[in-house]
Amino acid sequence: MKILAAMSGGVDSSVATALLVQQGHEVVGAYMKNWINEENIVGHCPWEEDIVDARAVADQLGIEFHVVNLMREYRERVVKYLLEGYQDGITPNPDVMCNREMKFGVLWDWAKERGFDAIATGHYAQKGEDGLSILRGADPNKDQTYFLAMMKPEQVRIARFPIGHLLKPELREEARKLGLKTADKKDSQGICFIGEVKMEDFLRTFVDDKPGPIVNLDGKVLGEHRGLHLYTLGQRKGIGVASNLYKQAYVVVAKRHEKNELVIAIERPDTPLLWARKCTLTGLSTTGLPFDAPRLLQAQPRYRCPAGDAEFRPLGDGRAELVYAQPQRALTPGQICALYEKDRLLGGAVFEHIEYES
Ligand SMILES: Nc1ncnc2c1ncn2[C@@H]1O[C@H](COP(=O)(O)OP(=O)(O)OP(=O)(O)O)[C@@H](O)[C@H]1O
Repeated sequence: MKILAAMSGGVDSSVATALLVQQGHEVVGAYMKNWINEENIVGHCPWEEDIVDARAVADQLGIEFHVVNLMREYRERVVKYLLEGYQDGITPNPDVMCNREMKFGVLWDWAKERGFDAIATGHYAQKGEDGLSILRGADPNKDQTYFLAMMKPEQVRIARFPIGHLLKPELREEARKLGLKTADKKDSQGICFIGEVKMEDFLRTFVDDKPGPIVNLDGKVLGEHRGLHLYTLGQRKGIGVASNLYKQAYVVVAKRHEKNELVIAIERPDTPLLWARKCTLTGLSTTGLPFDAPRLLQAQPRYRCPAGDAEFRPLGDGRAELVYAQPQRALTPGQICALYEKDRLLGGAVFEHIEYES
């Protein structure tokens, strides 16, 4: 089998590539150049280092290596979605879109044209025995299936996740045993492909500040914000308003776009507007067979958050209603809701309207 290994220069994709070579596949490595900090406007971006590391690992493994330039496609498919989302007042998820549009989208097109049968990444995810479904990664701390929720069935079919059965410490151990250059490299953070750039710095470069009042639930002005797009529902750090109550912090509970107001409240188990059980989803996408009948499932509202039991009712046109068994904290319009049946990823959708409890 001829497999293209998507190599980011990190330890996970290094080990993924090494395992494929060990398994006897014909493997070629590729680094996707998606976003270059040409103007040096958004801080340090270690992409050059990443290419050097990815190439070094490919050399160690004795495989061919390519740098594939997909900067134009990245701007068109991911950066545009990201900036439009923020301008429309929702919270987009570029990491999820990267997987569907870039790694398993344009990079796969590139691979297909060159006769590859599959594309592999260093995601902590596993394939089901049928080869047509995605299961959570074996390491519960690292599981990355949330980011794969919007993948299409034909993308799932050609995807390979060679490290999904490993725990992170086992993976590091394997990398050391193989003497890979990236064995002790620290894990990447920040927006997918943009590098070690914080979302806030990125946004401040591309979206103008739009200051407005910070108010409490009674409408009293407590301070000034720099632009609603720079805050997320449920956020506690960096609001800039100190609570003088011991061990009680302010949390963002609403963004009122009409008035450009950021609403904050002291976080308690019953803080109004912070919790919701009912919502609608849009842009429903399934990783396998479409599901168009009401059903019970588990719905994960963000990365590193447990999936909650929910009733799912399709409304047609890619929309659905979701009713959680337990109230969920800070559900956010624009964010991705990953849908599971136990450990099996069914698909994903975008949070649309949320009925916050007052
Ligand atoms: N620029 C890139 N070029 C090629 N593949 C990439 C690139 N960025 C990410 N990937 C692929 O997507 C996977 C998941 O990306 P993510 O950014 O979440 O990295 P990660 O989990 O830190 O993994 P790694 O340690 O391999 O960087 C990577 O393991 C890699 O296979």
